[in-house]
Amino acid sequence: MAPKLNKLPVITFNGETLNPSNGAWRPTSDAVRRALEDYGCFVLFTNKIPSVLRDSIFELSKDLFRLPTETKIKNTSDILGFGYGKYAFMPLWEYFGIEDGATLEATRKFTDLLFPSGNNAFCEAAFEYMKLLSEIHNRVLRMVFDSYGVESKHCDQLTDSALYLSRFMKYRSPNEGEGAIGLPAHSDKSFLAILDDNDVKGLEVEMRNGDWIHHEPSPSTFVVVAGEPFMAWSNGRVYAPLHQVAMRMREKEVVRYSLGLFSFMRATVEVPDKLIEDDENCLIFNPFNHLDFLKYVVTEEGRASKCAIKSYTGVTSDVTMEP
Ligand SMILES: O=C(O)CCC(=O)C(=O)O
Ligand SMILES: [Fe+2]
Repeated sequence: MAPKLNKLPVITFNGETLNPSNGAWRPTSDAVRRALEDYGCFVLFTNKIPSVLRDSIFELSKDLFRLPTETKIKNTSDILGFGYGKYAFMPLWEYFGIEDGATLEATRKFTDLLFPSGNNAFCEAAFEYMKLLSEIHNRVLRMVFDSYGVESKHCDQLTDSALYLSRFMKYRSPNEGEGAIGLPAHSDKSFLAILDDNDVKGLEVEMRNGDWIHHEPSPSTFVVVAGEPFMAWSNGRVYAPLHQVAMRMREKEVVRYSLGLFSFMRATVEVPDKLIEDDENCLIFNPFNHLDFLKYVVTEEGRASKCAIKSYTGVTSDVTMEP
């Protein structure tokens, strides 16, 4: 395979770039929009998440994975990927999801379920961290809306309806004879995801030209990834990249922990008029209900589809998203 020389775009969020009335807002918004169109993701560098909080949530979340299996499986959900998961066909990967994980109530309910004798430190750190990620998430969307010239009230409508899933993930290194893939290649079914890891390599992203970028983690950076519903909202402009996690270092002691905040919209997702007003851009995705789309994804047809959102709500099935 060719060497991976390409790098993901890096965008800085700080007090200036995050302030819509600062001159830095507009160029940053355009950079975010372009990164999501060209790569479907970018590396976000920010000081908005205190490193002490980040270190402590990574440390505290290890407690989850040390719990006995009978406790872990208590975290159930009707939605695939939201509860607890460990599968024979993905033996390196394990995860816990918290539905509505950017709220204190849901984080406390999850904590009480898994740590009946209490784990306030986990609960508080998880809530605080995920809440900050949700604020970053909303800023990213606001930037994209702004950059496209779509009124911010439309952004608020969508983000006010967002259901955030927080997910705690662990990848062990492969044993003799096991493959390196921890999480197979997929495009996200969330609208947008913000990912973080314990600075252990593993996330790999496919570019539009088919080359794969191996993301180099570093402290204070996050990876922002667009999902298929975001692509549909943008009428195919935003790219929803295939990505995977591979544990290519075979040292036994290497464990990768990652944290993610994934958004799902309760409000109808529809292409804004602004994005279809010129004749060149006819509507290629019908309005849809994101949570119903998640149900479709696990049907036989949804599983078999190469691009679930296209077969779910594409205006024609022969729509191509290639550049
Ligand atoms: O663990 C990671 O860094 C990526 C996880 C991911 O892609 C997902 O959960 O959809
Ligand atoms: Fe993903």
